[in-house]
Amino acid sequence: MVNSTEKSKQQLRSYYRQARRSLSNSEQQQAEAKLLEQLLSSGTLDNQRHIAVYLSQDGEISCQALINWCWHNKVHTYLPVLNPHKAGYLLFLPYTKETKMKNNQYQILEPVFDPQSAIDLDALSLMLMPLVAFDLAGNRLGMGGGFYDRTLSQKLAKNSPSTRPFPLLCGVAHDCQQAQRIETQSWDVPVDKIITPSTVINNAL
Ligand SMILES: Nc1nc2c(c(=O)[nH]1)N(C=O)[C@@H](CNc1ccc(C(=O)N[C@@H](CCC(=O)O)C(=O)O)cc1)CN2
Ligand SMILES: Nc1ncnc2c1ncn2[C@@H]1O[C@H](COP(=O)(O)OP(=O)(O)OP(=O)(O)O)[C@@H](O)[C@H]1O
Repeated sequence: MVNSTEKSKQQLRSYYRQARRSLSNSEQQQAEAKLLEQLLSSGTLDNQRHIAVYLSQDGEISCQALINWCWHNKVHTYLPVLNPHKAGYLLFLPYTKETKMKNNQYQILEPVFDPQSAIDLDALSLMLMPLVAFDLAGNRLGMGGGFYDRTLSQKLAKNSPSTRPFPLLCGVAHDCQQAQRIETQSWDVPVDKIITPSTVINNAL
């Protein structure tokens, strides 16, 4: 049975996914460049050595400018990979120019599965998380698979937000993905900040 929160979350998802898909190529390119500027000017990239990014799909704001910056500055980048041995969970695998890639079940490119090269969550210093929608209180809505929530809950949920060490969780989205209010549920892992091309929301957890 779908309760009212689930139903309204589905409606929000469909609305904000459509909104981000409607952006033009030039709006997307400007957003990608401004996202990198915001990450730099907010200090979010200071001293970061191991960053989880994603390859954009479905109108998501692109991390490509950030990825290029990381590679130029010798910062290690990682991509989420659906864990074939643990349904619903992600692993984070290194992403370089040489990484062999394949499409996952959602037609998103990911590194070819190799559990041995997966980085431990604690070793990531920053994780960029693609948002479908967010609100000014710093609540986020994802694609609805619970992949990030489940994966992060393995290590982070037990620690209080103020004591959890790594990674810094940073949701990223287009400005048009800002919603009035996103309801949170018990399993939602809060992000530390949300960055858009024109806003930085620091979550006072
Ligand atoms: N770029 C990117 N990579 C990511 C995520 C993401 O949100 N964005 N993920 C974040 O979790 C994970 C993949 N999760 C996803 C969850 C749902 C759908 C999706 O498109 N669902 C379709 C149904 C597709 C189908 O069942 O075949 C839909 O809801 O319309 C895609 C990715 C890992 N990689
Ligand atoms: N820690 C967890 N353990 C088990 N199930 C979970 C956990 N976290 C989330 N889920 C399940 O995942 C489903 C989707 O959760 P939710 O709607 O919060 O997704 P989301 O936040 O949009 O996705 P994501 O975390 O991938 O960005 C829910 O049905 C929820 O029960």
